[in-house]
Amino acid sequence: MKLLVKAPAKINLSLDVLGKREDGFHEVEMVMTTIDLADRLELTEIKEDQVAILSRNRFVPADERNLAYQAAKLLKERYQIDKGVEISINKIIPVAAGLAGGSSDAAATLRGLNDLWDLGLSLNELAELGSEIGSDVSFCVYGGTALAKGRGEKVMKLPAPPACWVVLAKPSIGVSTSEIYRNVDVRNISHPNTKGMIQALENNDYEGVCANMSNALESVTLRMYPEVLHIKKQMERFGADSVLMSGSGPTVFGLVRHDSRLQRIYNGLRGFCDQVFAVRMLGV
Ligand SMILES: C[C@](O)(CO)[C@H](O)COP(=O)(O)OP(=O)(O)OC[C@H]1O[C@@H](n2ccc(N)nc2=O)[C@H](O)[C@@H]1O
Ligand SMILES: Nc1ncnc2c1ncn2[C@@H]1O[C@H](COP(=O)(O)OP(=O)(O)OP(=O)(O)O)[C@@H](O)[C@H]1O
Repeated sequence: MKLLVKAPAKINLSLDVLGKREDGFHEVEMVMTTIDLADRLELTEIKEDQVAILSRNRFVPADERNLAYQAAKLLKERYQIDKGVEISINKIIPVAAGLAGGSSDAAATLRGLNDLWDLGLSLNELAELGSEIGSDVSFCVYGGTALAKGRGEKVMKLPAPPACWVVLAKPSIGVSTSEIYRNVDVRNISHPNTKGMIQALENNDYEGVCANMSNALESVTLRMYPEVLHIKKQMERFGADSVLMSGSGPTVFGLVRHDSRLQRIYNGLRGFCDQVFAVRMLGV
């Protein structure tokens, strides 16, 4: 048996850091949404009782460091599954980009193996398992649009954002999430208006979404990686309606309502940045 699953990237429309926790993680409040930029995973049953990862992308680990591998192992151990699976990852989402690529691969593996192995687990159960792998995995299990709290694992559904384009540009650097969180000064953060963002989503208010886009990690990454600031400024100059860094970076995204402006922004960014994408939000 073989199963194909899609693993979409996420962006953070807002990201607040409320404080440092005793377990070393940070208490966050994030509005996240999935976008139409996705890895494709092929899950194939194999005779040997093992988890095998295949990927042509040299930045994707093919061993136990891979989050999809960890997801399969977790299910096997927790539910005593003595079956093997080969997970082939067609990597489309840039790696270490702030787009939750690895987390989404893990979430897609949980969803896919739940079907392939006929485990009958609910999305809530899969999301809870996902939180053992990484903070973004629970959100990725559900997808759509949500408010994520705690260290990211408490997920509450929100209405889809108003229809628009998302332009993404990733500079040719990878950013370590833990390094960015380590450099956050929790007493000196400018906090997003999370309630304002939620209100804008509830009112399907595009201008409100644009006005409330804010990320408490952005100033840390911009300080450490000036190329991210450069991309942000260029995207604003080319005419995006609102521009923000996603997650811990370094990918910067811009919202664009009108098709006519999209081409200009895309072409302008392509002039100096290799990885540029223009996609829709998935919304729900
Ligand atoms: C930046 C975001 O991607 C925004 O969506 C997430 O907050 C991070 O999610 P993630 O990459 O799934 O994070 P994890 O793999 O769980 O953690 C990576 C590292 O980031 C730091 N971390 C992560 C989440 C969180 N709420 N507080 C933290 O301090 C921890 O140092 C941790 O060791
Ligand atoms: N399936 C996977 N795809 C990509 N990277 C993976 C995967 N599994 C493990 N990794 C490792 O995780 C690291 C971070 O990759 P990932 O693309 O998930 O980062 P990210 O988009 O910044 O995540 P987040 O937004 O959740 O912080 C990579 O450097 C890579 O070594």
